[in-house]
This record gives sequence, C-alpha cells and structure tokens, in this order.
Amino acid sequence: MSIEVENISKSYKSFTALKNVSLQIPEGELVALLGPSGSGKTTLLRLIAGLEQPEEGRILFNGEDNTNRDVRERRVGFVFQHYALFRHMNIFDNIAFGLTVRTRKTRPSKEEIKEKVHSLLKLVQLEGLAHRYPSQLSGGQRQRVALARALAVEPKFLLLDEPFGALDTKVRQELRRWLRHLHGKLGLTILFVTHDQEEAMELADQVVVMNEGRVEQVGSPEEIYHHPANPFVYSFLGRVNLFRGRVHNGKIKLGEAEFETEWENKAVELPAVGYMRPHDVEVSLHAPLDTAIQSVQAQISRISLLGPIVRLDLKRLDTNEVFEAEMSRQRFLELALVEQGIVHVTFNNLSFYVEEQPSVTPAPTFIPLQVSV
Ligand SMILES: Nc1ncnc2c1ncn2[C@@H]1O[C@H](COP(=O)(O)OP(=O)(O)OP(=O)(O)O)[C@@H](O)[C@H]1O
Repeated sequence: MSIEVENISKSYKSFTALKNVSLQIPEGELVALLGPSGSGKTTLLRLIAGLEQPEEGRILFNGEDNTNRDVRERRVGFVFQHYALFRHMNIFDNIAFGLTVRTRKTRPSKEEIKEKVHSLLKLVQLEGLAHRYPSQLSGGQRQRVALARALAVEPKFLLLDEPFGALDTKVRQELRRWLRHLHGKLGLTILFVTHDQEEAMELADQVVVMNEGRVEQVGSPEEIYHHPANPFVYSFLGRVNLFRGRVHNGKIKLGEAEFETEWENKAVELPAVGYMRPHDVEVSLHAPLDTAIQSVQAQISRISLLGPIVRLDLKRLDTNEVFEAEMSRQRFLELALVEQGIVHVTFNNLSFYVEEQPSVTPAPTFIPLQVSV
C-alpha cells in the first residue's frame, strides 16, 4: 500500500514539531526517516499510524483519505524501540495477541491462529521458541517477536520506530540484514525511523532526511550521499570538512585556493561554503606540477591508525582551518607521513553552497554552485 503525506503540520502547544511536511511512499518500498533527535521522525510516524491528529494536511493510503480514521481502522503494524512484549505471556501468545483480541465475528479459529503463529515463527526464524517467555530471549530475538506480532494482524504496512536502537552493533547488523531479506520476501511497504545514517543507507530504498520538523531531502542512499541538497544533509551523512570563503566575479575563493564557477550573480560578493569528504582530500609531499590544480599547504597535527584506513588531522597554513583527510594504510606508508610534517593537499569533489536569506521565508535557502576545477 502506498502512503501519501500532504502538507502536514503538527504542534504541541506553541512548539511546532512538523512544518508543512509532504511525502510520497510508493507501495512495497523500504523507506528510512533519518534525522537528529527531535527532528520530528516519531511524530510523523505517529500521525501516519493515527495515534495523533495533524492540525493541517492529509494522510492518504493508496490515494484514499485516512486523516480522520481511527488507529484501528488504519490497520498499521507498529514496532517500537523498546519491544513492549507482554512479559507474562509466552512467545506464542504474544504473537497471537492481535488476533485473539478480535471480536468473535472477525476472530480466526484456534486452529487458524495456531497455524498463523507457527508460520510467523518460521518467518522470523524462531521456531521452537513458542513456549519461552520474553525474559528468556535475547534482545534481537525479542525484537523479531515484536515484528512477528506486528505482522500477525496482516497490516497494510509496517511502521518501525528505531526498531534496533537498543541493541548492540553486531545484533543490529544481523537484524538489518534479516529485515532487508524479510522485506524482499513479503514486499510490504515499510517505513522505519532511525538516527543512524549507516542503518538508513544500508537498508532503505529511499531515505527521507528530516531536520527541525521539515523534510530536507528525499532520495536514494546514493543520491543523498553524492548529491546532498544542502549543507545540513551533507554534514549529517558522514564526516565532512567545511571551508569558508567568498564567491565573486565567477570565482570562489577559499583562502589561497580559487575555483571557477558559473555563478550568475557575478557582480555581488557573497559568502560561500565548501564541503568535502575526508576521503576526497588528496595528500602529497609536493605541490602538483600542473599549476591549474589548486593545492594548499597543511600541517599534520595528528595521525590516527584505524585498521585499513589512516585519518589525518590537518591545519591549513593559509587560513588556519582544521580539517581531516583519510587514506589507505598503503598510501600512508608510501608517503611516510609524520605528525607535525607539512604536506600539500588537493581538494577533490568540493561542493559549494551560497546561502541566501530571502526576507519572505524564514528558512535560509542554499544554492549549490557548479564548479569547474
Ligand atoms: N507529546 C508531546 N508534547 C510536547 N512536545 C512533544 C511531544 N511529542 C514530541 N514533542 C516534541 O516534538 C519534537 C519532535 O519530537 P519527535 O519525537 O517526533 O522527534 P524524533 O525526531 O523522533 O526524535 P528522537 O530521535 O529523539 O526520537 C521534539 O522537540 C519533542 O520534544
């Protein structure tokens, strides 16, 4: 089932948790809501489930308006971070719960329930544990029971709120792989909340990046990582270096480094910000022979050996800005780098943004600049 969120706003007293949010989730997709704490992810999930009502906007399932429908009518499967399994019930009864509480008319027979629970236990790979109690399971197993319980009522789609948040890294990784597999098998629309960018990138077909109650960007993991819409998305997805400078007369100047741009507003001088991933910083012992290639000098303040990768903390000699570079261990050994040493760095894949503050909209808009190096 597809989900459509149209111009939703939600406030708690004077605090606006969601500001005019619109979103389209196609049927069968695995979509991540990614954003920092307090960005409105859970609020959006609760509105879609029908646990809260928006002040403005509509929520459509397969094109049908569900905004005023009751939570039960929406038939949504829900799993939260703190797996709220019933402690006094065994696993079988926990999974069967949603079916056994149905009215007599709609309740399946005992035999049907038994069959259903066993097929779900098989699906979540917990056959043989039907008679255990939640306290006798590991965190990862409990979370799979919670998923089985959500699936028992044959929901139209699944909403997962930080489903693996409370678990350790290894179990999280296993569950991620398992959820991806389950999604492939069932073809169900799944919307899950996470603040872990790696989890979103690894699992989702589409990632919705949220910040301060707004949607900043929607795209595939590839799109949002390589073509971030604005500095927030750029910074939120992994480590990043930031350089401040100015754009003027078709040139961006960041300290001694200068880059050509197609910026139309040539006569006006504006502040520009350059962003770059640490692995795009090229470190050499000498300046490039080709003078058209922009490079600056920097001092190595710290070297961190991180298994196959080496990270350098650097300080630019022209601007004193500090930044990071990452390289393979092999390249590091070839260059024989030492702390306090001076190196030449070339900036690859720099993304520039010019910030505009129009008087009408309160939020700044960022114009990505095309650059020719
Ligand atoms: N019932 C409520 N009453 C008042 N404020 C609320 C309520 N629920 C949420 N908020 C506020 O709305 C904002 C968004 O909360 P929400 O739980 O949606 O964020 P989130 O992105 O899911 O954060 P987290 O990752 O920490 O769970 C927060 O600032 C929160 O304090």
